Amino acid sequence: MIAWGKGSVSLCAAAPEIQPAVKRVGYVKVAGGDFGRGGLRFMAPVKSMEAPRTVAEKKIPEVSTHGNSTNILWHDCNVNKTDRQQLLQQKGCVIWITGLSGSGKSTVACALSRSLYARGKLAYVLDGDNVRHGLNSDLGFIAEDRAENIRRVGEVAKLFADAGVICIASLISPYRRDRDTCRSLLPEGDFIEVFMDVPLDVCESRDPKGLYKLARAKKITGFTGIDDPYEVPLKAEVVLQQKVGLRESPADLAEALISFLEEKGYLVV
Ligand SMILES: Nc1ncnc2c1ncn2[C@@H]1O[C@H](COP(=O)(O)OS(=O)(=O)O)[C@@H](OP(=O)(O)O)[C@H]1O
Ligand SMILES: Nc1ncnc2c1ncn2[C@@H]1O[C@H](COP(=O)(O)OP(=O)(O)O)[C@@H](O)[C@H]1O
Repeated sequence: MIAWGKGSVSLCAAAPEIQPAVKRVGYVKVAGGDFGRGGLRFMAPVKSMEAPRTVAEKKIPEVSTHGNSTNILWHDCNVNKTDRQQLLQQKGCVIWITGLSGSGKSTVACALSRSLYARGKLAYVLDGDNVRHGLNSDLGFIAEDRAENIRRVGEVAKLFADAGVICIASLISPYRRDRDTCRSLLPEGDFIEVFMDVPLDVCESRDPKGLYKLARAKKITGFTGIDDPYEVPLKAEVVLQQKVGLRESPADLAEALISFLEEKGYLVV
């Protein structure tokens, strides 16, 4: 049995029945108790979001089940998002840049980050290529892996926004459903979808990594835009176009995004 720190570690009622669950899930923390101060209790697993129960005259807060995480209880901190936004003098949000490979996602993400920095605003870029070097290095490019890639980045972006940071996620994110799922994680307005509306032939002519060439030669399969789908956004907050003859510099595109953020009040509290 786990004894974490000092003080009492107690079992709730019906201990024999919950023994297997205890072995499986370890412990849950009951509100009001801190590690080492005797506030840990073992609890029987309950179904998702059951009404609060009373055991031995004590109100037991709601525990819930998310995916394979059972008996989990949200722990609130006494410094919240509003406090952090006040500190940073900005509002946390997610700017989700989607588009084909070579459409300029990373370039505009970095230009925006730089421009915000120059204004004293804190941004952080989550770039598909970069995140795949670490957190998502176990994922490939089949649809399921792309979905998981987007899901993880969406969850991380949500944490950044909660930290008060302007989080810029730049990923191909080819599927509407995956992008919409990320949108649904954020409060209304805080997920800003930016579509890099750049035709395939322009992206292909840029081909900075030589990947289109490899995809055309069938040395890479499942390449977005060649033999894998890209679903154009239907409700993007901002569309950045790069058509032939239209020469908007990355700095111009970043300025368009800055104007959007200013207009929506994200750069003040
Ligand atoms: N099959 C295939 N399809 C598309 N892209 C490929 C593929 N294989 C490797 N790459 C490189 O991976 C980068 C895209 O990663 P993402 O995480 O943004 O992709 S996704 O959102 O999961 O679809 C992408 O980077 P960008 O060019 O910056 O978009 C490519 O360099
Ligand atoms: N606004 C732009 N105008 C002209 N070229 C651009 C622009 N934005 C990016 N590029 C160029 O296009 C290529 C792809 O840009 P990148 O940001 O890597 O795209 P992505 O991240 O979507 O793959 C790079 O060579 C970059 O210098």
